[in-house]
Amino acid sequence: MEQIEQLRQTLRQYEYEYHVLDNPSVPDAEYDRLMNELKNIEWQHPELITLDSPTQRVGAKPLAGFAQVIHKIPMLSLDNAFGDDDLDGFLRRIESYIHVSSSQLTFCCEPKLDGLAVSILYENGLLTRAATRGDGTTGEDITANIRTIRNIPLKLNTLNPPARLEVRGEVFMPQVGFNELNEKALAKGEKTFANPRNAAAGSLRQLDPKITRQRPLIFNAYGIGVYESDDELPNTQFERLQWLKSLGIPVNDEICLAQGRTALLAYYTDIQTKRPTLGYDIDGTVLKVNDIALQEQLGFISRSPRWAIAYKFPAQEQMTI
Ligand SMILES: Cc1c[n+]2nc(N)[nH]c2nc1OC(C)C
Repeated sequence: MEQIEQLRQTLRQYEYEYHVLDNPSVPDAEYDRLMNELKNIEWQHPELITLDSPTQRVGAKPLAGFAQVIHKIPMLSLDNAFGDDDLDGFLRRIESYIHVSSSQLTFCCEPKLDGLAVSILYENGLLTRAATRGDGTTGEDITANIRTIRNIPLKLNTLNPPARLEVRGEVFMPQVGFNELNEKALAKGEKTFANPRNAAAGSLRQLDPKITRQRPLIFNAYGIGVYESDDELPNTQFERLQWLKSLGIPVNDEICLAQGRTALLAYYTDIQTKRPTLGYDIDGTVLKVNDIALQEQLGFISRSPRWAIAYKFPAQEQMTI
């Protein structure tokens, strides 16, 4: 591998350690030194610049508007449960539909991040396009802004990437970053955001990626949309998320498996207890039938899956700014 690609790979590894593992192996100064070295080489030889170079996170210039993206696979919303009886209704519907007792069913349980759902497309391992959920069928092309989010890899960490992989997940703003953003805005007499979700949405809908780049945004994947490859995907939700992690894509640490009603309720209670200490807003949990074949058998009810439910927390008294 020639020297410039070796330099890029080293920088990708350092970015991954810092932004995804939260565990850098070198001091920031060493990262900065190598990044400046790469920038100098690319400045002298612009013909060597590649789409996936770590220098290419910030878009060139502001957009005039957002292009539209049609989602090949609709990004649907979730049916909500607000109490144990709603959850029981969800479990009973599954039992009657696929004649399996819910006590035998394994669920992949995830925190429901309170941010903005996005779709990120990787073609032959390179990030080529990203879009908002929009109305579920049509979203906005926010590729330039998504590329500025440090924990989103510009290149998948694999020697044989799938031809096409659409990663779906949530972009959110941690509470500390949100408070700092609002303090700075107040000091400059600019408008403040009511909550981290609005701040994340506002930051992603910036026409100038240089502004988005300055915002403390984080991405966590929760699913896969379009997938084209000679290799099969794993056949459970949980294993698919582990596979995404192996590619360098960030996945939330609070995801785990639970079998049967009691374990589901225990997960819900556990996350509700942890909620004040997570450092980011969540508005509940998402409980998904883990086995993909069963998901496909269960399908969707109009706009939301029969196989998944968002079990929400009671509305929290909103902080007043
Ligand atoms: C809309 C949505 C939102 N969330 N959030 C998580 N964690 N998983 C998840 N899955 C979703 O939809 C799939 C069930 C298709």
